[in-house]
Amino acid sequence: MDHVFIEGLEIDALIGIYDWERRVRQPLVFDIEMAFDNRVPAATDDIADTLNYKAVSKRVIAYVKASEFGLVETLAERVAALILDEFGVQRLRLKLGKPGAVRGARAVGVVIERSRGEG
Ligand SMILES: Nc1nc2c(c(=O)[nH]1)N=C([C@H](O)[C@@H](O)CO)CN2
Repeated sequence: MDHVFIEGLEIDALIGIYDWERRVRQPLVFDIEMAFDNRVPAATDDIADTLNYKAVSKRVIAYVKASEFGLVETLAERVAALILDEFGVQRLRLKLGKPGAVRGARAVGVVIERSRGEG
């Protein structure tokens, strides 16, 4: 299956379970792979036939900037649902990294895979 991807999308967000984390914004990094048949836009060479990665990125940035969740799990789930619902994506893999959250680790976070119509 083909994919459209967004890699290393960095967005500052209010996220975390500790008191200090409710007062500052922290960088999050998203890697998103979205299943999409590349042959359709390749046949027409028309942006209207693509899954437009710029449009998806702009929507994710706006959502994450306005969010205030405690856990990265919650945010990852909501962003995945948003992409599946609003962009008609059938399946995706989303990695949400929180760099600097754990001393000694480059990043910590979650990786989820979700499909449209799944529980
Ligand atoms: N599985 C998770 N573990 C932790 C989370 C989280 O969102 N999911 N969050 C924290 C703190 O907010 C941490 O990032 C602060 O450094 C701890 N563990």
